[in-house]
Amino acid sequence: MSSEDTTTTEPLADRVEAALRNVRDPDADVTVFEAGLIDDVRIDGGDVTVQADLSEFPPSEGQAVTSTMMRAVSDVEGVERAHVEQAPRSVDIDGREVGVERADRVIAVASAKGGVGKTTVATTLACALAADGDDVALFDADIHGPNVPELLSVSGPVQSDADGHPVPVDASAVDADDGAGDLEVMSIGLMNDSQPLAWRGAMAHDALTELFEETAWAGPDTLVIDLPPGTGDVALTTLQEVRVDGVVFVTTPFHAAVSDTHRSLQLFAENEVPVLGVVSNMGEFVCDACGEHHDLFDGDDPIDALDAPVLAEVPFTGDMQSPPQPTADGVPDVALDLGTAVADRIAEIWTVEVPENAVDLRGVPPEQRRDRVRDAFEGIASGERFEVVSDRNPGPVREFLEEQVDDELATFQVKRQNPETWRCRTEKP
Ligand SMILES: Nc1ncnc2c1ncn2[C@@H]1O[C@H](COP(=O)(O)OP(=O)(O)OP(=O)(O)O)[C@@H](O)[C@H]1O
Repeated sequence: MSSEDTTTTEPLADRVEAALRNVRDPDADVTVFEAGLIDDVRIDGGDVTVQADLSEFPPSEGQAVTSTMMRAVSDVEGVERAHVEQAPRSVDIDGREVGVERADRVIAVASAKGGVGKTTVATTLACALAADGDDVALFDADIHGPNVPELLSVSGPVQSDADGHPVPVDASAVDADDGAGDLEVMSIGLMNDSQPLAWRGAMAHDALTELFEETAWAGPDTLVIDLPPGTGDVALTTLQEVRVDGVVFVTTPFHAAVSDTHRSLQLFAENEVPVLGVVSNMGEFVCDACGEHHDLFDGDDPIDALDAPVLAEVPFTGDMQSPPQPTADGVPDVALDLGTAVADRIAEIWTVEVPENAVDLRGVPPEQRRDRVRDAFEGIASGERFEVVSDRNPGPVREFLEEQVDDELATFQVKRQNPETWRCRTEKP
């Protein structure tokens, strides 16, 4: 039996190779083999995977070569499924920094429901931020459906550094514009070629925690995490393990999706993750022929009712279905605008401007806080505004001030600007 298997496999391998020898490199008039583009051809029954290095081509040309190879291999008798993968690039594995906290800022991309375009948005956002000059790490935490490698056309195997830490795969553009940053990707999907993993509870928790702690990054400015849909184990584990600076929510402007989004937003806010805003995806379709915008959902836009800024309204467009690249022309303009909106929101939430005359209690030892507040309050006239910026909830300040004036404060507003900063404002009676 085994000799029969071998004879069946060998001719198929030969036939696949012969088919690929008919595909030519569009830049040099030689076959893809002679051009050195084919790294490996793997055959598993009727499944054929071609590993090719097309990274030197602009995206559209690389896509065209991929399609030609797919067609050539699919037409071979005996081939049931053909795949073309980007061959892994060699990455510098020395001098890396281990753990997600090495990133200067961490942005999670979440959705309440599956299929609303969360991974598409996370991937194009990562590319847009890199195109704008950030060194970006993209972490695919969607362990039940890790689609990021496929969307970026990158593949494993994941290498290890000298200490055995997994090293992400390089997805930087070879023809990056001046000033574009790098893009690295880590995903369970790079480690396991099999179909989506049916992991549950503890296993998902352990695998993800290990990857968060152990991955050796090249020192990214921004880490983008693609969460699985919903608020299950993986989302909660991520919030426990990672200091997330802000979450971007993706939803379609459909009533049911938006009301689920409302509940998920509350969960993030309760877990002290600042909500950067919402991406409204696939709400309209722009007709290629007439250029007109057509709404895909009837009635009022339910996203208006969410208490969160709308960061971008992304139409249903073929541009969002092409593999993005971390270059200015590698992502649609709407994604570049989203990158800017996200960066602006992070700055707004995390940059604390202390108003003139406000009392800044951040970092002040507890025993000195009351004196600071009392001195500043005594120093202002009746009717003047009094403000405090603090690294603790300044609720008790109200009682303290009311004791000072032996009167009730008509207004006392507290706002939590970010997980580390509260502001309160009142008027001296
Ligand atoms: N703005 C868009 N225009 C056109 N197609 C889109 C757009 N956004 C997403 N899509 C397509 O919708 C499908 C689902 O997108 P995606 O995989 O990003 O969703 P998801 O929310 O991450 O799903 P899940 O979490 O369930 O895997 C994909 O085929 C993607 O190409």
